[in-house]
Amino acid sequence: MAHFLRSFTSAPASCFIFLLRPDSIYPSLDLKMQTPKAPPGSPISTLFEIRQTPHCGRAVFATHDIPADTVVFCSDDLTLSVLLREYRREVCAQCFGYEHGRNLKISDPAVGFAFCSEGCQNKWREEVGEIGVQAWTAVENLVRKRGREDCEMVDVDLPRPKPKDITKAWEGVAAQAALIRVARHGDRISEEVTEETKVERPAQVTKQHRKALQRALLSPISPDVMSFCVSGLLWRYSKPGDWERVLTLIPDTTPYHNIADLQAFTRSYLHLLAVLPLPLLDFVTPETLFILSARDSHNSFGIRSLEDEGSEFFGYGCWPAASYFNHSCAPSLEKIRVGRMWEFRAGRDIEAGEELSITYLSGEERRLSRGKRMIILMNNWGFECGCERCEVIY
Ligand SMILES: C[S@@+](CC[C@H](N)C(=O)[O-])C[C@H]1O[C@@H](n2cnc3c(N)ncnc32)[C@H](O)[C@@H]1O
Repeated sequence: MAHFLRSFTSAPASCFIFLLRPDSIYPSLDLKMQTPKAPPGSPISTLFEIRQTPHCGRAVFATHDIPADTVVFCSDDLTLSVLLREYRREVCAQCFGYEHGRNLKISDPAVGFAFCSEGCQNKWREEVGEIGVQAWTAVENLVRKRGREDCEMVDVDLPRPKPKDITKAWEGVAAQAALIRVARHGDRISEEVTEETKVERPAQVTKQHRKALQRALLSPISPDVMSFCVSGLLWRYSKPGDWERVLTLIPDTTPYHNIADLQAFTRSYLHLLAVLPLPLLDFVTPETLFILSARDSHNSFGIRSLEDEGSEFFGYGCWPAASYFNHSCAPSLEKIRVGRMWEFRAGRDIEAGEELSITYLSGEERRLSRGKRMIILMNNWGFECGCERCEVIY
């Protein structure tokens, strides 16, 4: 077990945080005070720790020698996920099981998902709760009414909206959103006022409010964007104490791919205000939806098929604890999806002090030249790769 002994001295000089040895020149200092508090939701293990780096934000470093094939961490903290509509019949909404493109045994048309077993269906219903089932049913009803013709194709060559464009777009729907809220909440207040309760006067729901709601329902829908939002909103609603886990993730201040993508979000905001169950409406705000996009952008993992180097892209999801591993074009860890969980395994022997890294590239992309990998990482993740393989140019 000697190789598992902690070796502070082998930590790279690039680290911002200098760990003190108990026998250092500061023996009287409380060591606990030197250890930064782990960010909420970050991965915790005796095998590694998280430290700040000069160029790649926070990163995970081995605190012991780790033999090849060791399971270093498992992340089962899925917060929000999107199962693309085209895969909804073939991929289990609970465990992401896939049977080579065959339709799954159990389909739940009310909520628009399919499951590989009754166990998965029950677990899914239990996890989303009653409000979750109502929310997915409301979205599914809207999508079914509108058909598929509104699912727009996005021109990938359009420029990325800047922060001022983003603010303007959200401000542009604020007035309509306020009218829709009155239309929805007004109904609720009217229902609550009875002879016995005599709470408040019902809000004045006028034709203008109802028209704003109808107009929202008639605008083009983006089912996958709505699913993204619903999944994040439900998570926020059902686990309010865990919101910090998302907030501590590295944000992208320009998370929308192009103006069409941004508009799909602002329209989906209005759609959701118009159809989601009332208990969720307080969470349906531009702030929450923007935070979800900003954190998703640089932190989500693709949910892919487990065969053929993941050639089928089912959707994506955000597992906060898994988001602390940086990318390397020669990673020290392998990440393997096991159902709804990610397993991180040492891909080779790792020495104490080495960074624990994964690859953000798909199978084929890993074999590309340095220049092509750099372009993909910049376009998809917004960073210039500073990994060792790129430094030595191969
Ligand atoms: C999933 S997060 C990884 C954790 C992140 N470093 C943090 O502080 O939360 C992805 C972000 O980390 C940074 N990053 C990850 N790998 C990198 C690399 N090889 N070179 C430069 N930056 C990297 C980029 O800012 C990227 O958008």
